[in-house]
Amino acid sequence: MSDQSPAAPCSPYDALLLLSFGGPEGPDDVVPFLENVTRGRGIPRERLKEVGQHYFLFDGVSPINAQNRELLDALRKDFADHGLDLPVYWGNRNWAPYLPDTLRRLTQDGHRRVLTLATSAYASYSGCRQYRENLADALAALEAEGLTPPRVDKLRHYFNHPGFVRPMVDATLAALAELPEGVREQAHLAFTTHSIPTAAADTSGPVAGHGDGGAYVAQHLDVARLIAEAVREETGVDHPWQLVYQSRSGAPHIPWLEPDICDHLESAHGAGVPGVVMVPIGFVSDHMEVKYDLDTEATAKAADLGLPVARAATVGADPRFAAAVRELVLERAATERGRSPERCALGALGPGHDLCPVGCCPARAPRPAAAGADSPYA
Ligand SMILES: CC1=C(CCC(=O)O)c2cc3nc(cc4[nH]c(cc5[nH]c(cc1n2)c(C)c5CCC(=O)O)c(CCC(=O)O)c4C)C(CCC(=O)O)=C3C
Ligand SMILES: [Fe+2]
Repeated sequence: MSDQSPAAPCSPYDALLLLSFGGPEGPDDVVPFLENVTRGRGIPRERLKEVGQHYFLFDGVSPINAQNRELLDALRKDFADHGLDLPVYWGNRNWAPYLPDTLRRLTQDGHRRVLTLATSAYASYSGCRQYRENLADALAALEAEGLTPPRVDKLRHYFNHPGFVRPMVDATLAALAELPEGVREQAHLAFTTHSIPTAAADTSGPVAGHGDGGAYVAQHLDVARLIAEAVREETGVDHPWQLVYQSRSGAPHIPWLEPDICDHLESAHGAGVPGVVMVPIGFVSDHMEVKYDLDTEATAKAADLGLPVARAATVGADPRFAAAVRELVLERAATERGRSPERCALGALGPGHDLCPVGCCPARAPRPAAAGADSPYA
């Protein structure tokens, strides 16, 4: 039997699960959503009140769910256009459709091997292991209900896949074009991502071979360099760039990755930089961290300074990203069938692991996590 039979190029997988953060869809959802996000995580009350205000500014609606629905449509269209018969389900960590409900439905629909696409492209506890913990919790809940849960795997980190990087190059070029003509050539690029505690960054991913900041910072630096180089090839201009951070929370005495984008804008302005393009490489869609922290807060800061800024779009539902997901699904499926498919990746780090190694992106208090070498469900 050949496993290249066109009938099942994604075998052994029989479903794809889009796993995301979730967000509120109206004013009454905001507080319960924030309670879900911060359960047992020691976020200061003041910070929660502040974050709640960010959502109320937008009538309590986070853009993230609509963006995930668009991504689902793009994935289903891409799969259909390429004859890939793989149903796509969607579940969230913090809001409906909740992951445990989606996994129950998957199980009841008869699926036995599920591959997960998380809406986070990089290593870190929040972006990877926490999703794996959510999967383990949901699988345990199904077992407690007397169901036999499917085996669940997770796609490798896709930060350096061309289908993720190329759309961000185009978005950076488009944002540069929005800056006034006299400013554009000398503009700096500020690549932004979510700040996390430095202790979490230092232990992110397989730490070996990375400097301070672990895999989390190394992966972002690789993407930033790739985009800056592609922009230079396109425009002939070598825009100075820096990786900066946003959306810090947590107690002030605990060190998080710095500098913050707002502080960076201030020092860039002080140093005579005439304009800045903010490129949120840390995020897959233009959700609230982008709409509030960059488009509202950082943009207001820049206006105060008199510093022209533009913000590049995230990948969102770009068809090239959907195609990249299909390629990653087929790659992983082939690997599971014992093949050695090509593993596409740009940059210096190369393609990441399929199975998170033991202890990867550790939590403060160890908990079961699915889809890793230390998974009780592997
Ligand atoms: C690395 C990372 C990503 C990127 C990877 C990924 O996408 O997964 C991300 C995404 C997101 N973070 C989001 C929202 C929030 N994150 C919070 C809190 C935190 N995030 C953290 C890290 C990350 N977060 C951390 C270390 C904390 C503090 C401790 C904790 O609680 O783990 C809080 C609590 C209040 C606050 O502290 O701000 C909220 C409301 C939304 C939804 C946006 C929307 O609604 O459109 C999204 C996509
Ligand atoms: Fe977050």
